[in-house]
Amino acid sequence: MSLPGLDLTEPSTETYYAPPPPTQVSLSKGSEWRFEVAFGTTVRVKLLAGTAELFGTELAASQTYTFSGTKAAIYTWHGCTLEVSAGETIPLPNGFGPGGTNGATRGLGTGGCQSEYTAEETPMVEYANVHFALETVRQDAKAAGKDGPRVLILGPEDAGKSSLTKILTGYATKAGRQPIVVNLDPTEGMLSVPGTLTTTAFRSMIDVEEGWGSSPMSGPSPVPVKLPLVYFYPMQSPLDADGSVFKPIMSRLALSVTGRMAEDDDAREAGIIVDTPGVLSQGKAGALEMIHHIVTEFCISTILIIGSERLFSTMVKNYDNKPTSSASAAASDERISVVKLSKSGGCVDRDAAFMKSLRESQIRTYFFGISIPSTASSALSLSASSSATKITLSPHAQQLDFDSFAVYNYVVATADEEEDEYDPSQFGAGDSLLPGDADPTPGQQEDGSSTAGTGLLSNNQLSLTHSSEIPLKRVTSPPQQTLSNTLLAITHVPPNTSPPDIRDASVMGFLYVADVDADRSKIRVLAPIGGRTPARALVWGRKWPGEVIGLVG
Ligand SMILES: Nc1ncnc2c1ncn2[C@@H]1O[C@H](COP(=O)(O)OP(=O)(O)OP(=O)(O)O)[C@@H](O)[C@H]1O
Repeated sequence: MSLPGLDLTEPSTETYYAPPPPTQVSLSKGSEWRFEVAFGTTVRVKLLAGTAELFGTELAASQTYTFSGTKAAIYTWHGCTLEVSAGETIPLPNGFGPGGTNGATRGLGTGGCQSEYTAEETPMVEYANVHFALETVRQDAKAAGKDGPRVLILGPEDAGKSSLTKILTGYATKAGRQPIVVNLDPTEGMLSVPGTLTTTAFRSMIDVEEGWGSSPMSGPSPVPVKLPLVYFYPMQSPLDADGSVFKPIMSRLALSVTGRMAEDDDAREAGIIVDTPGVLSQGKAGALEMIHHIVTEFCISTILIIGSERLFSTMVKNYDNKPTSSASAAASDERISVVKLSKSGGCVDRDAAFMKSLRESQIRTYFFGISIPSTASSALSLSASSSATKITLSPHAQQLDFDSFAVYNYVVATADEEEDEYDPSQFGAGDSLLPGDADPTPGQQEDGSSTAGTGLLSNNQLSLTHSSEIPLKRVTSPPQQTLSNTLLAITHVPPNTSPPDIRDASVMGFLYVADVDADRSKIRVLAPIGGRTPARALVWGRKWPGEVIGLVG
């Protein structure tokens, strides 16, 4: 607003902040610059001289990378100079920052980082040696026509498992390999939203700014798009429901991965890298059994343990030098090796608020694209005219008739809940869990056809569990309070499929429920693409990833 007579302009809050001039950070060889940037603020980093990498992916010279909501490290093998400057704050929908914060706090470090420092001591040489050892196995696999290394990464929360997965993947792709990366951590999505178990063959570089990169999109993208295979697991921990939901989904994923390896020589030689959630490594009941299930299903040949002596000793006792479960193990005498690795001093504990912001940011990115103006993106995007590009997506809002969809919900008690709707007696034979009917006769589909003899349970080794034991319940009317602001996964199976098949189905995409009109049985949803929502079984992410507020106004 202009003040009459004085020709002065009332300063806005943003103009109070005068960004400091860019600062240069010089790194000697073998050191790294660790930095933390809050959500809602951005920091720009440019490589001026030398070579540098972020979790195994090399930075391009003179390219400006923009980071937000990031805790990471830029490492140099030979020495480098970085230029660090403050970027703009990111306006977020409804004025709310992720995690419900109102506005962002700029840190006092260089470029507005919340924390930043240079570290001389890093475990990067150890990690690189692991990569070279895996490369040797890959070369042998190629020469002998065998499977490449199947690596399982274990360790407590925030020990650096995902960072090591990125480093090993980055180095493998740089060496021209195409490793299959598997994310078994539902708390953080890989190329998808949280609450998913995903796998993809990494043929090209990882996105430096976005971590694993965002979900596949049809618009211009700075790095080649990766198409993951996604399964929905709407619970926080693999141990929820005593692992009875996680295990079959993970087995299904493992089957897809081994199928891909059987068909694709490049993937077979490069092998698999499996990232796991920290909860499996913290001595909880059922965790060792779950680890055993993973080791067996993925025919793991190398177990890497970060930051836990206790787990290392247990794993050595259980697996070291034991034959792998691969079909060819007996012939080739392939044995499992268990290796202990140092935890990086840079690993930061991410508190619940940060993790919530991270989840919300992943979901927001899925529907709305990347809101951070990125010069790295613009250099490669089609719209070369602008100096900074946002990859903006426009989700389609639609009103759906709830009754014409089959929405399913997992009703299980999670570790941190005392009581829930879960009542095992509910899942006895003859109750209402069969899809498509509130009170069907056991073995009868809604259309009257019998499930007996369809081979669903007998032919499919992954559907051994009787459908009545699966805590998957059809939601018959839209719950006004709890359905709003949550995700629905669109599976690949028709609405009236049996519960085991719905559980084991991969996911084609997600809907965000913006509004619920329980009286009229209508819901308003956001969909990533336009057109009619396909008639498929939908699975509700009620507990996980749970409620995401402020995605739409
Ligand atoms: N060397 C480092 N310097 C700075 N930050 C780091 C470093 N290594 C890891 N981090 C950060 O520490 C945090 C935890 O690391 P990471 O996600 O790899 O751990 P994790 O074991 O996979 O955790 P979780 O079990 O919760 O998934 C991340 O934000 C990561 O970016």
